[in-house]
Amino acid sequence: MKIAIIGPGAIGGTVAAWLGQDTDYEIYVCTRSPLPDGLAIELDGDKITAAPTVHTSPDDARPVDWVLSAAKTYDSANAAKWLPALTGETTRLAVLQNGIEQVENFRPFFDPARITPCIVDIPAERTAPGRVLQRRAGTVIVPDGPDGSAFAALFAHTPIAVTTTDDFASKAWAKLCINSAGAVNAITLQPSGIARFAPVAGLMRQIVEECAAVGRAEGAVLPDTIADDVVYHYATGDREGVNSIHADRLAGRPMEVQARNGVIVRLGEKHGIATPANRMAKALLEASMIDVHSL
Ligand SMILES: NC(=O)C1=CN([C@@H]2O[C@H](COP(=O)(O)OP(=O)(O)OC[C@H]3O[C@@H](n4cnc5c(N)ncnc54)[C@H](OP(=O)(O)O)[C@@H]3O)[C@@H](O)[C@H]2O)C=CC1
Ligand SMILES: CC(C)(CO)C(=O)C(=O)O
Repeated sequence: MKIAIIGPGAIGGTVAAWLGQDTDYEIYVCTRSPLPDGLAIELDGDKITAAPTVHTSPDDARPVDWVLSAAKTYDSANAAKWLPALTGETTRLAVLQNGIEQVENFRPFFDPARITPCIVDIPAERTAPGRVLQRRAGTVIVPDGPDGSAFAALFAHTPIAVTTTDDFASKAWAKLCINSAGAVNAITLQPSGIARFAPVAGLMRQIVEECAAVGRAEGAVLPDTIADDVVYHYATGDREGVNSIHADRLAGRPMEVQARNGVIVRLGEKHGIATPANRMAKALLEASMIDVHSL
C-alpha cells in the first residue's frame, strides 16, 4: 500500500506518522517546506516517530494507492499541483480539511467520484517542522461506501477512530458549528478556555446558532442543543487548546476565514438568513490580515 500525504503540518504530520507505524505501508510526504528530522508526534506524554520518504517537488513523485491532502482550504489549488504525478488509474484522494466543501475544493483537479471527504476532529498543533502536539487521539468521519471503508481500514492500527456515516453533510455542518465558534479564539488570541468567560460563551453561542440555522436550510440535521453543546465543548476541553485558525493567526499565516465563517455568511444570504455574528467574525479576521497602508 502506497500512501502520499500532501502537507505534513499539524494534521498531515500526525496522520503520516500514525500511518507510518505500519511497516507494510510505503509513506510519501509531499512538502513545500523542508522536513529535516522526519516526523515526531506527542500524544498523552508518549512520542511516536516516523521517517517517511519526503518529496519536495512533484517531479520526484510517482502514482500511489491513496493521496491524503491535508493542506489548508486556501491552499487547495496549490496542493492539487501534486496530483498529476501521484495519480494512477486506481488512485483515490482523501481530503482532510475543515469546512463543508472538501469535494468542491478539489473538483477542478480530480475525479470527484474518487474523492473521499474527511471530517477531522484531531486537535493538533505544529510546534516545529515535523513536530506536532496531538492533544487527543481524535476521530475522522467519512461517507459510507467502499472508498470510505477502505480509507477507514488504513487506520486500523492507529488510535485515530475512523468511522463512516450515511449523512456526511449533517456531520460536516456539526463540525462547522464547532469551527465557526473557534473564530473567537483567533480574534481574541485566547485559547479554548476563554469560553469560560460568559460574554465569550454568549458570542460563541450566537455564532453557532447562525451556523446551525444555515446548515438546516442546507438540509443538515442538527440537534437543538448544538450551540450549548459547542460552548460546553470549548469551556470544558483543554483550557490551553489552540485551534487551527488561532494557530494560523499566531503564525502570521492566512486563515481559513472563508471556509469557516465566510461560508455561513454566503449561504445565509442564499437562504435569507441573517448571520451578523459570523459576518462580524469574518470582517474582524479579514481586517487582521490587511496592511492598512494598502487601503
Ligand atoms: N490542526 C488541527 O487541530 C485541525 C485542523 N483541521 C483542518 O485540517 C486542515 C489542515 O490543517 P493543519 O494541519 O492545522 O494545517 P497546517 O498549516 O499545520 O498544515 C498544512 C500543511 O500544508 C502544507 N502545504 C500547503 N500548501 C502545500 C503544497 N502546495 N504542497 C505541499 N504542502 C503544502 C503546509 O506547508 P508549510 O509548512 O509550508 O506551511 C503545511 O505543512 C485544515 O483544513 C484545518 O482546518 C481539522 C481538524 C483539526
Ligand atoms: C476544533 C478542532 C481543534 C477539532 O479538531 C479543529 O477542528 C481545528 O483546530 O481546526
